[in-house]
Formats: sequence, structure tokens, C-alpha cells
Amino acid sequence: MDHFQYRDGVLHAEDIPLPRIAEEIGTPVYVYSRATLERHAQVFRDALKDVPKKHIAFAIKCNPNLGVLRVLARQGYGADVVSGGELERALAAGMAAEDIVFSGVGKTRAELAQGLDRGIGQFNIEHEPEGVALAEIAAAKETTAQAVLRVNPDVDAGTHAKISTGKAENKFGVGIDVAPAIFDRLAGLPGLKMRGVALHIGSQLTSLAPLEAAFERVGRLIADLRAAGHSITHVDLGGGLGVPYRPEDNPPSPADYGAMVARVTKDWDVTLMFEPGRVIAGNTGVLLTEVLWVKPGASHPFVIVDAAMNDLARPALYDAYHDFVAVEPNGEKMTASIVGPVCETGDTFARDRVIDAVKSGDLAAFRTAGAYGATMASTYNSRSLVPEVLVDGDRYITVADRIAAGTIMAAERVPDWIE
Ligand SMILES: Cc1ncc(COP(=O)(O)O)c(C=O)c1O
Ligand SMILES: N[C@@H](CCCC[NH3+])C(=O)O
Repeated sequence: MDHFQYRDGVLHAEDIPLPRIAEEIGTPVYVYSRATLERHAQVFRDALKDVPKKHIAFAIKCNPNLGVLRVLARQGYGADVVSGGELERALAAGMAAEDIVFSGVGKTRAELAQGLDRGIGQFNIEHEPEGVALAEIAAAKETTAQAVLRVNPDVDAGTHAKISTGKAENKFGVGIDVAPAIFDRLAGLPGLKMRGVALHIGSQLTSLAPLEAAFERVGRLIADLRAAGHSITHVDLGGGLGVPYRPEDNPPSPADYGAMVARVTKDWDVTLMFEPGRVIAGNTGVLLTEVLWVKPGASHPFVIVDAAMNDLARPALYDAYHDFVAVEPNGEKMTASIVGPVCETGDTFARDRVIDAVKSGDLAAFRTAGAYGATMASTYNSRSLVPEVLVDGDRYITVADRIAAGTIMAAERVPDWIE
């Protein structure tokens, strides 16, 4: 259930008719619902009611919008960040430093130092040299970094290859077989407090089985580490829960996930950490767009919209499906390919799909665009960076401004050594 519903034949975001936002902000534009975001944050937390000690860190890579982050901060969420930039955004949104987890396979020394200076709660170490570097930097600052070791459990998450992260051939974490020895060496370093392990096997998971298999492997690793004399107080289970993109999709619910987690981890006696992204933000946003033209095609017409692959990259990158609906449907259907203005054939949102009948000038929305939407936008083709608004009841705020197409930044200039 989300708060994008039809009223009197017009799609609304909470109490605001989408044509009003199109009129006032222009299109394309991302529209988020605060009520949906809060509901998802509560549903996910409630699903973990049988987990006694827990910390939820929103994976802000999926939606680093400051308004979105502020809403989640007020819900008691921390942040899972993967860059110094994300770290600063989480703090700017009001998240407490100790509630921030720093993940990522390629943190720079400068980013490790930044995390220490900011006093973040946990570093998720991806391999031994990173842990050694963190220990050195922390010791030099006469501080101690709280850290966990990310392990790669070698399970197939059954998701798209580009967003699968828990197979041995993926770049993430250390093999679970070599983890005890690496943990042992890192635990002996001054400047580092190794307090547990982390894993994250992939995104948009539509089955709990691979997660359960991975958690069971981690359970055995915890026992081995404790047997070797280590104190294991924190285990970070990552994120990855999928959301329905197609009407017929039926991914496991947060409640199913929470029940599985509580069952598998009941004897672990640790603080469990979670890094959900998509399941919190996916259905909280739509990409509102205007139909520019309907152009005849070889088999079916092309619906050319003013949003493009630079605004919503998922279809071009992962052949992802986003539902496309008319904002004021007339009850008729048409078969069409939905494309954007960018000059490559990859700028295709849907091929030969049955959709609401639309014509030039109509408004339409791509649904389930609140995660990995605006955050992956670019200015390809020198198009403006897509703006975002956050709706709250009958009001909304613009929480990111468009970088206008053709803007020339102050630091940009033609080098004077080019004749
Ligand atoms: C380390 C880590 N944690 C959390 C997430 C969030 O994943 P999702 O949006 O699938 O919940 C990701 C992305 O997949 C990730 O790489
Ligand atoms: N960007 C991907 C998800 C990446 C997950 C990051 N760990 C998507 O849109 O589905």
C-alpha cells in the first residue's frame, strides 16, 4: 500500500494531484511520499520485533535525498554509507554519527580518516589491507575504530548478475573459509576493535532461501570465532529485500524476513544490524513525466516521454521493469514502446508493452522509482539533473534543485593553452 492513488480519475501523491506538481515544478520530476516512507520504516522495524538487540541503518545509496534522510532520522534510523559524500549527507540530515555504518569495497585512506574524525559507529572492513590501514590511521589519531569484517558467504542470491554481491567471484568481502585467520590478525592490531562480522549478498532478492543459507554460514563462523577466543557482539546482516515492480510480483514481506531472521539468529546473542534500502524507499517515489510525442514504429508506436535513461537508469542498466501509468487514464489501452529523448536505443523504458492509452501532452508516472532512481541520475546529453519533491499531506517541498541544462560551472573554462 502506498500513497499514490487515483482520486476522481487523477493520480495523487497523498493529497496533491500530480498535475499540480508538473505545473509548478515541471517534468520530469521525482515525487516522494512522506507517509509511505514513514509507513515502510515502521513496517520494517515492526517486522524485527522478535529481534531483541538491533540497529537499522538505511542504505542511503538508494535515496540520499536530504528530506528522505531527515524523515528516516526522525524514525530512529541510522545510515549505511559507502563514500565520504554519503557520510556528510547522513550527518547533514541529522543522523547521529554513532548510528552510521561505513561500507564499501574501495574506501580511500582519506575516507577512513573522515569516518574516524566524524566518530562514526562502525566500519565494515572488506579485506585485510583495508583493516590494517584503518588500524594505522586510528592509532595515529589515538583513537579506536569499531569494526566488523565483511565475509563473502558464496551463495547465489538469485538476482540480476549486476547486483549480486555474495558469490565467491564477486568483489565483496573475504571468503568465509579465510575469515577466521584474517579476523584473528586484525583483532590483534592496536587502533581496531573487531567486534563482529557483516554480509550482504545482493539486492532485489525475491526469495529468502539464499539469505537463510548465508546467515546459517555466518552462524557457524560466529561459533568458530568465539571458540578462538573472540568477543562477537555485532553482526551486520546487510540489506537486499526485494520489492514488487510488476503487479504480479510477490517478494517475501518484511514480516516473513523478520520471522526468518529471528528464527535463524535466536542463539547468536549479538546486536543485529540491518542495511535495508529498496524495501524502505522503492515504493515511496514515482517519476512523473510528460508524453512529448507518439510516433509510429515498425510494429507498435513509440511513446516518447520527457524522462530519459539519464533520469531513471534502471531499465537501461538492468533491463528493469517499472510500471508506467497515465496520470489521468481514459480507460483505454494501447501497445507501445516507451522511450526517452536520449540519443541511444538503450534509452528504452519498455518494449511493446500494453499500457494506458496516452497522447502528446499527457502526464504519466513510472512507479516504484523511489530507490536507485534520482540517485543514479546524470546529465548525459547535457540534460538537466532531474529535480525531486517530497510530499507531506497537502504540501510539498522541493528537496533538490535541478542543475539546469547548459549550466557552466564556475570552475569550468576552456583551457587557455588550446589555440
Ligand atoms: C553493503 C550494502 N548494504 C545494503 C545495501 C542495500 O541493498 P537494498 O537496497 O537491496 O536493500 C546494498 C546494496 O545492495 C549494499 O551494497
Ligand atoms: N542500483 C541497483 C541496486 C544496487 C544495489 C547496491 N548494492 C538497482 O537499481 O537495482
